[in-house]
Amino acid sequence: MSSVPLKDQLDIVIPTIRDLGFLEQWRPFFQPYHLIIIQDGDPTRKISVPEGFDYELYTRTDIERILGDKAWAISFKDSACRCFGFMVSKKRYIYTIDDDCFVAKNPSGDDINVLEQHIKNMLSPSTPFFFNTLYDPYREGTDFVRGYPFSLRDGVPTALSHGLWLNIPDYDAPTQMVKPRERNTRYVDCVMTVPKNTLFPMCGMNLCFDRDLIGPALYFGLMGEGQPIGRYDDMWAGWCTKVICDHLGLGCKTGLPYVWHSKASNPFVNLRKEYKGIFWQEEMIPFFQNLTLNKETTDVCELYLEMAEKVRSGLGHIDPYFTKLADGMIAWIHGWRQLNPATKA
Ligand SMILES: O=c1ccn([C@@H]2O[C@H](COP(=O)(O)OP(=O)(O)O[C@H]3O[C@@H](CO)[C@H](O)[C@H]3O)[C@@H](O)[C@H]2O)c(=O)[nH]1
Ligand SMILES: [Mn+2]
Repeated sequence: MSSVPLKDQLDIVIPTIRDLGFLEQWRPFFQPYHLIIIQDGDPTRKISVPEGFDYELYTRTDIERILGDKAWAISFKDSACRCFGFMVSKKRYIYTIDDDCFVAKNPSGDDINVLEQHIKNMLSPSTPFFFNTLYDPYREGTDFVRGYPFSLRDGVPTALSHGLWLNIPDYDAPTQMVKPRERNTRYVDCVMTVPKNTLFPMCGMNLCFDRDLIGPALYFGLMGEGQPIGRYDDMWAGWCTKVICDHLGLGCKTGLPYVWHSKASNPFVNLRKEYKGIFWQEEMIPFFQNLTLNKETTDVCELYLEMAEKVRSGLGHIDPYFTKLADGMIAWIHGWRQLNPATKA
């Protein structure tokens, strides 16, 4: 991390359809940071933001004004709209959180500073090429275990840090329906690198990433109004991101920190959003597992555009949605480059 103070290197992106009173609980940890609020739904609605926070707020009207003919690629009436915040930020790091996620406590009863842990995760290397059975080898009080190749102990740069949730777990609708009262009470004191060539179900509720390393891959797809699926926004972004991270030799970590997820969304509404995705993902996953990208390419935007064409040819047979999604991926990159000209270079 450069000599620039951390608070000036990280933006917090919040998608919302609610007043942001939840920030009161986060004030000790979030107040020093700049917030990017993506107000979804009715742009004329006034949402309240507690005093004392430094923020910029974008409504659908703003997204359309800024992106023009590319605005359609940003979802409407779905938490996927958050990725517009990733695009407009000028900072190196992004932390994104849902407005029904609160400060969790660790087993000692201390409040968890999610930003402190995510930045620790981001600033220490990842180990995607060889699994360390004592988990994060760079953590105080642990190390690489016997048999771990010394040639791999430098690790690789970390592109993404995926946090977890106590209380309401991020279950899909079918699981939620059969286990309506299940709560996650298990605090696992661990951070792991997701091994190379292994996909994982990335949840957008408590997520940090390095915009410079992987930002253009964090498109949350076409969800919400007018789209045949929902609640696969973060999953899509996670699969694309992991394939590109594997291609570039970058790491994705999961585990600490925890947030307290307070609200279970309606499983019946969720099922309606998810059900096509539940079938389609049985083809999407093998597609990503077998996806290879041009070995000569190292630019994330270029890799993402190549991926878009492979989505069109490799998934278009499932449903016309994937052809539209491929176009959305391209529009996203054009929007990214419009707002981040340095990336084009
Ligand atoms: O139309 C909408 C609905 C919601 N939001 C904002 O998005 C987040 C998440 O909303 P919520 O907590 O109500 O829904 P969850 O089911 O818990 O969301 C999680 O599941 C996945 C859905 O894709 C996703 O990974 C998680 O977000 C809140 O901040 C809402 O205010 C919205 O912007 N637009
Ligand atoms: Mn929620």
